[in-house]
Amino acid sequence: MKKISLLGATGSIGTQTLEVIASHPDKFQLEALSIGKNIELGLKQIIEYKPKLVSVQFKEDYDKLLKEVPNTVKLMYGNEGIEEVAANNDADILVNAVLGSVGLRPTLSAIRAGKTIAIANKETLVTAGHIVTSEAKKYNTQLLPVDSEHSAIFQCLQGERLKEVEKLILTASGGSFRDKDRSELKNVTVDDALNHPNWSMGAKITIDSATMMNKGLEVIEAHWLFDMSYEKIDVLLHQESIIHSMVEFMDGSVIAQLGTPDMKVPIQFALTYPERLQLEGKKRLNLSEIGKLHFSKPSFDRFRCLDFAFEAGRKGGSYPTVLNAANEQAVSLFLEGEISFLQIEEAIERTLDEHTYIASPSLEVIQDIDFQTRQLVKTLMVK
Ligand SMILES: NC(=O)C1=CN([C@@H]2O[C@H](COP(=O)(O)OP(=O)(O)OC[C@H]3O[C@@H](n4cnc5c(N)ncnc54)[C@H](OP(=O)(O)O)[C@@H]3O)[C@@H](O)[C@H]2O)C=CC1
Ligand SMILES: CC(=O)[C@@H](O)[C@H](O)COP(=O)(O)O
Ligand SMILES: [Mn+2]
Repeated sequence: MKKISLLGATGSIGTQTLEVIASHPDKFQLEALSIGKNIELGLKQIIEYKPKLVSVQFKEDYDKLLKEVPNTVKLMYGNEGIEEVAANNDADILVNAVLGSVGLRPTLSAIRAGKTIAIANKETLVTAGHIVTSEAKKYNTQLLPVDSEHSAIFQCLQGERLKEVEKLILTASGGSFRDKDRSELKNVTVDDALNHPNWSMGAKITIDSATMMNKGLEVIEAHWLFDMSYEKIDVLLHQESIIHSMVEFMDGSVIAQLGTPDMKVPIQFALTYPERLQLEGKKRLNLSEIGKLHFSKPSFDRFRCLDFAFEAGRKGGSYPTVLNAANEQAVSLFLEGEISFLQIEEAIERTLDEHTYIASPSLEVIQDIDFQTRQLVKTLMVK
């Protein structure tokens, strides 16, 4: 029986993780979960999955829930609560499906507690990849990718040698506006941007897909997860999201991982690795029905966020922290209707331009940069 703790249980990855857990009651047991503000769904999950430990984001919600949760549940809130769910319980594996750089501290706590981490929370790897990976090495903790592209690469690399890899090829759908040129992006709405062609996901990552910042974050995520230089990471537009990513080896051989777009596949693989289990649900891939797959090279002029991310990754140091925080803040302003779609990239570019490089930022410096960057984006972009 694998014991699991889950951060971000009420989100898109969180709810799918719970479905995977429920589909194999003989294999998985939920020990602890964290939720944000959605206490209505959180309460249903507590009743159905019976975790021993639960954390909510806010004290007011903790007060409300205290009266409702069974007395077998230890309830906590805030930073202390989420870190407890990540690290201080009997779970063998933490699924980190929380949104944003708020996932950094709990990830580090879990690493130091020796938990295996199934990581969906890419912002944590972008903002502090050097700290997360060096701590994982130090504590001999495994980071298992959940992000579909990184799970694909991880699957392609099974039994292979990293030194024989020539390129990681991350596929990108192009997002909600893949068929529009820049002039058509000026007046697009939040609803337009939230309409991803292939994946049903949380709001923030769906907007990131539309700006291609998602792929930019994934490039940095791949750099850290697979210890690969940026020169060896390519992005390929592939509108169907059937090939989830590929690895090219030094002899020219290319191994790809394919499947219908279904996040339960990488979630379950991270939970069962190195084994596989039956997965019911979405229709299986049928290439003869699909007939054709499409590929093209993304333009950095069209998808400027992809360019910003490669540049921030190559410069390294504090730049990825700024990139991530500026993006989180700008996307949040876009979703609130405060700025337009194209102003997301404007905010990121202006913030990166104003930043003074710090070579190897500590956790405290990263948290300070994260905070200052968000403030700067608000000052620059909201009149
Ligand atoms: N969705 C997908 O298919 C994929 C997602 N990912 C990555 O997985 C992560 C989660 O994405 P997704 O599931 O789409 O996001 P969602 O927005 O759907 O869910 C986010 C979860 O995090 C919780 N949360 C948000 N902010 C806070 C906070 N400040 N403190 C505590 N909890 C918080 C939310 O709680 P609540 O809702 O209760 O407020 C929710 O449980 C992201 O890093 C994303 O990039 C990667 C690949 C695919
Ligand atoms: C499901 C998943 O992993 C997302 O990150 C998805 O890849 C988004 O797709 P695009 O960023 O390619 O549009
Ligand atoms: Mn992805």
